[in-house]
Amino acid sequence: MALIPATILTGFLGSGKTTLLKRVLTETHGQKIAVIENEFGEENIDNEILVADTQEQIIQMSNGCVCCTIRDDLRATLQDLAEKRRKGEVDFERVIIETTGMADPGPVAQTFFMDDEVAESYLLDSIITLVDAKHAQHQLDERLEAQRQVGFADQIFISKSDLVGKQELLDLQNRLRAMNPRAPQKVVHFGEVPLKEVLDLRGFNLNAALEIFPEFMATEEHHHHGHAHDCDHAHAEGEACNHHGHKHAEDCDHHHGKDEPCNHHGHHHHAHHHHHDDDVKSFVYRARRPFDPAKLEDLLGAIVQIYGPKMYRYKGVLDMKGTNRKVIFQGVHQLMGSDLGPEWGKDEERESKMVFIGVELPREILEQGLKQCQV
Ligand SMILES: Nc1nc2c(ncn2[C@@H]2O[C@H](COP(=O)(O)OP(=O)(O)OP(=O)(O)O)[C@@H](O)[C@H]2O)c(=O)[nH]1
Repeated sequence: MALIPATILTGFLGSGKTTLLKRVLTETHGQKIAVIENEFGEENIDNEILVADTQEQIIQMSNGCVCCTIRDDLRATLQDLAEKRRKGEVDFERVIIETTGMADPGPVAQTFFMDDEVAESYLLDSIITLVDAKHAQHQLDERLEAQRQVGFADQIFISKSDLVGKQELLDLQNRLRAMNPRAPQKVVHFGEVPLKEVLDLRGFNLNAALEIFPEFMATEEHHHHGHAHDCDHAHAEGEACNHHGHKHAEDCDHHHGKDEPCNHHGHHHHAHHHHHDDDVKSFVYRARRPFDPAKLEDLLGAIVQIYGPKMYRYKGVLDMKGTNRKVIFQGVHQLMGSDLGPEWGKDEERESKMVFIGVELPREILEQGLKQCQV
């Protein structure tokens, strides 16, 4: 059975996720879309199908936790849906997950890698991040979640541009581009965007991203007169799931390192941290010599073990020794996986490209290590 494409819709509180989603659902597209709502603070935990009589099935997932447990709930929900679909009890072609505005999208995305059953049924198509033109600057200054949402994005939609001046919008766009150069940006007025720009983006297709942003390759780390900040945000950092490619979620014991406050209830405000600096950075690594698979696996395994919490997203198209096919590798935090892609073209230069996005990335270690993994 073909994999079910899944789209993660994220964005800070009030950024227009629901507005966009409503537009998408009311457009006459003839597609059956299951929507999973992860609403914060709702009472009933059951996954209820709220709308079964239209083309969409809306499943409300409500749990108070925006970080770790969402994964369990989400995993259960996704499994349940896939199972019912197999049995013919529900009918849908794709899934959209709307996360709460407070959520770090990392754990949500990780669900698609870490659980065998989920990975067997679903394909994470893309992460779409809504950014509120009016409030984003402030949110990005104050909230690491907001930064993470931008860092994770495969596509950025900017809402509420009608509420700001031209220059304000430009400044925001530049800031977002510096944080996440690979994500295309689009200004969207009250969620008005063609469906084809929302679904089937295949956000993990690195080549596409690179083609859209040729200047991307020249992007170095973006320093904004940085000062190291001290915010140890529990959720990516605290997660103890050191799965690199191994999908077993059970041993996640939700560590919250150091004195980190547990963010499970979404009330952990970071207002005292004034980030005048964006922590999310990225860099690209290219290689002309093929990689030795075993060496590369060892290296990346070791690196994500240590730096995984800071590595929001990484992906690459690799030339690997022993195969004529491209190896598509991708990961979120400690979880990574790879698949065989299409064959390298006859005249195509076999160049591996990798993008790493995160905070305080161990760039030099990666660059040196990667060099040693080439044959
Ligand atoms: N002016 C303006 N308002 C917008 C735009 N898009 C959305 N809004 C409004 O912004 C408010 C919040 O939008 P929602 O779609 O509820 O935002 P959300 O991201 O789902 O919010 P949470 O669920 O709280 O995280 C609503 O009042 C929308 O009507 C836009 O392009 N321009």
